[in-house]
Amino acid sequence: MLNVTTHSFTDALALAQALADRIAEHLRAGIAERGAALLAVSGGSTPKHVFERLSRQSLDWSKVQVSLVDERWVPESNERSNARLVKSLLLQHAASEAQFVPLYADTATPEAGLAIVKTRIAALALPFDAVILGMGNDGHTASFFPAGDRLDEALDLHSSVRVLPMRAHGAGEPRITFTLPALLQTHALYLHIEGEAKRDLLANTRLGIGEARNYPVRAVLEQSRVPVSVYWCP
Ligand SMILES: O=C1O[C@H](COP(=O)(O)O)[C@@H](O)[C@H](O)[C@H]1O
Repeated sequence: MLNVTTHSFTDALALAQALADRIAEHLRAGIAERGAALLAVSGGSTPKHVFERLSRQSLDWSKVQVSLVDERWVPESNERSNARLVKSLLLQHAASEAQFVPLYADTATPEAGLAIVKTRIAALALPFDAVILGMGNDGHTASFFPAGDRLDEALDLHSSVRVLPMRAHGAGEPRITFTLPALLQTHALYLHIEGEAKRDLLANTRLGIGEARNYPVRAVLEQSRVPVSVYWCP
């Protein structure tokens, strides 16, 4: 896996500042080259400090679109909403000028809302300037869950589908996710993980220990389209 570079930091704040600085550089480059920039971020608990630091970066946020790599199919009033996290921590301060492109629609299921979300996502001018992935303790990334009902479709590098619903036992609620080939349409790809357990899981995954299908993050590490920068701290 020559495609993977790991950057280790002493603590979460040092990591957050370094990653926020890198992402801001990508966004500024996109704005300088094309007059606009596109960022996809993860939800969950790990990105909080990064969002806080990124929200204060000096750049023309009015030219930036921010979306999520995946979303839990819950409204923003729900504490598990990834959109809620992004709005409360990232789209603040300087970054309050950015345009948010949500993956959730107010329908009972992701299948019912898929057409609405697809229309929104089709309007995005890919490639992304940067994509920040996270990883769960079960080896999922985005909503590529072990035994996810549409995992094979989501990881199919020959597919032109950008978003898919996903259901999995360990997911908590139905999901919607960008597919892997869509997320690999990016100038820069980051995998942000924290803690010994995730570091060890990633190391085992890179060694090929365990069934690939049970550790979907392996599909990100093994692809050769985009180099992966892993940002880690204890
Ligand atoms: O459910 C999700 O989990 C992963 C990992 O979350 P964390 O709480 O372990 O940081 C996250 O990357 C993903 O976006 C989210 O939907």
